[in-house]
Amino acid sequence: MEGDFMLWFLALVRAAIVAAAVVLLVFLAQELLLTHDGPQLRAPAIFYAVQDWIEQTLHHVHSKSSSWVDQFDGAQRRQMVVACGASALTGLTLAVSWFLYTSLIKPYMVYRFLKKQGLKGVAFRPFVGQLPEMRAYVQRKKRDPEYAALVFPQAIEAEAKYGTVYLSQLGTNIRVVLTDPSAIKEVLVTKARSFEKTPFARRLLSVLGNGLVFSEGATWERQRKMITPAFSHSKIKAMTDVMMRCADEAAARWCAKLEGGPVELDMQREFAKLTLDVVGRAAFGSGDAVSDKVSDEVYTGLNRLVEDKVARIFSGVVFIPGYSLLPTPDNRSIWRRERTLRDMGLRLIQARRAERDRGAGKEDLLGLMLAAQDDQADGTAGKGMTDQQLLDECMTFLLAGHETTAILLTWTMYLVTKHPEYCGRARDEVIEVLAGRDELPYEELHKLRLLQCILYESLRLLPPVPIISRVAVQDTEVAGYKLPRGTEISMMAYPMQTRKALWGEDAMTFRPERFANGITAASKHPMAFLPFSAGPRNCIGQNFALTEAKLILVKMLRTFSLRLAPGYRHAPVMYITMKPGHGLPIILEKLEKSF
Ligand code: HEM
Repeated sequence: MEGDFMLWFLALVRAAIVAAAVVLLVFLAQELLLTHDGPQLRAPAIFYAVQDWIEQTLHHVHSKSSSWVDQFDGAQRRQMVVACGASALTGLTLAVSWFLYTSLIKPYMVYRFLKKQGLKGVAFRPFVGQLPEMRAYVQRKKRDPEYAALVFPQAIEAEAKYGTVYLSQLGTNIRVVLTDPSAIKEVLVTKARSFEKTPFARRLLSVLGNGLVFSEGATWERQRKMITPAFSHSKIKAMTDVMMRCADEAAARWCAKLEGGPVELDMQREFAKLTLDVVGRAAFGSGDAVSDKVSDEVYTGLNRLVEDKVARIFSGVVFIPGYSLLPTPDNRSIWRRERTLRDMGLRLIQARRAERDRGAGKEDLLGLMLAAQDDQADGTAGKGMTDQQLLDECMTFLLAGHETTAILLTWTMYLVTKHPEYCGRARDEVIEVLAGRDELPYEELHKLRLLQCILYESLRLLPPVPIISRVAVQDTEVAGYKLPRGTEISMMAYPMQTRKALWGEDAMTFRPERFANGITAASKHPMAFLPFSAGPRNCIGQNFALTEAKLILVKMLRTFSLRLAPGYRHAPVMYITMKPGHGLPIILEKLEKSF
């Protein structure tokens, strides 16, 4: 019996070795032949399958017992060791081939294929690409305040050199960079089905799991359809009370600090707390203001998490396949932070589930999602949401919903205090539209035309999400170039939103009036303004964000005089979102007469 087992075992190992070698050779031959004259570069499914297998094995290896080995004698064990050694060698060969393929051969083939079509861009550099330049760029930004004040100087230089569609390489990632509105429209709108979110972005923001930002295909369609009603005009109107209450409470907190005269506050941090409070109460129905402790936890936790992840890009380790699964100190610290944030989401869900069980359900975003889950449990409405999906969506809305809006408010506050004449004019407009009333109804928010233009101009000059990435999931064509499946695309809003050819000679100047006749009339191309992306995967929360920003700014303008503190250092930094590198110190003073 044991002898039979050994024979089978050895035969299996040999067959595996031969099969692996054949698959490897056939696959490489196919790759080399097919990519020679067409965009048929095929994704290396076998390598991804091996990667999945290795990852799963790593996860389960601890639970395996080796006691069954004891039943074999010395000779059999030696044979097994040889067989295992051969398997390990095959495994190692496969792993090395897979590493070389994904990190060197495939990037080079994609690069060569694109370059052959006449696409300009940086020269190919194995493994590192432009990482050394990126590191030098970050160091220079730290040393040189004038350089630090520039937004994406390297992208502006690259555009001047290579045009609005060009090749770039970060680590092992070959990317086609687009700053041309027509090409961007192809990716986001007309050929949206040929593209998905990149695995790179997914890994950077893994705390969001498979929520709406990162889900794909049928799951995304179902989630988007289910969540869209929570962002209708009537639902946002219903949320304005909560938004105003949060703004009032924050203003009262700031007023309490002003008893002894003007006070300098870091408004970047204050806005982050305030927007977290809004999304917590408006979308998730938490009854009370988010406590200082919780908002500090989220603010610091999220910032550190993103900083750690971005640091791994510059160190290059993020490009080592499988690295993120190893229990290194940096990975463990990232896992800990992600767990803390997700635990917070879980607490929120549990509290609301308990409320629902008591029959006190609410009709906000979380209420909608919980109802969908109940439907699933009843089996009455097809597929609903699993616990995991629910948590992923909560993390998505908590984080996507507060961080971006806080940055919009921060940059807008910077711009209006840098251009105080606009601060004064916006205040006059608020006073005029309020006309002595205590509150501005939702229906009249559109009357704040200058404030709306100021918000758009802020999103144009300092977009909170300045880069949108995609990967081609089928062979396709963009801007006349054939893109093989697997090609990554980076769409950069800033160079396009500040290009003279699209926005006129004053493209770099803060001039909100350019939006007086709406977004499309402000530039020469309808896609030249991209702060909320476009097409089916555009930002679902844009009206929520703009309504919230207006209400908060109204409160601030009618209560405080605002000045940029002399210590402010303008240094936009890119940590997935683009925000001030040294906070936003603003001097707040209570207006003699508040309106
Ligand atoms: C000024 C504020 C905001 C900006 C600049 C912004 C920007 C964006 C951008 C550029 C995208 C597209 C990302 C991509 O395609 O890769 C996006 C998607 C998304 N945003 Fe926002 N966002 C803001 C506020 C919000 C708010 C307040 C919420 C929720 C309460 C939200 C939830 C989402 C979600 C769920 C998606 C994914 C939509 C999908 O793929 O179907 N965002 N946002």
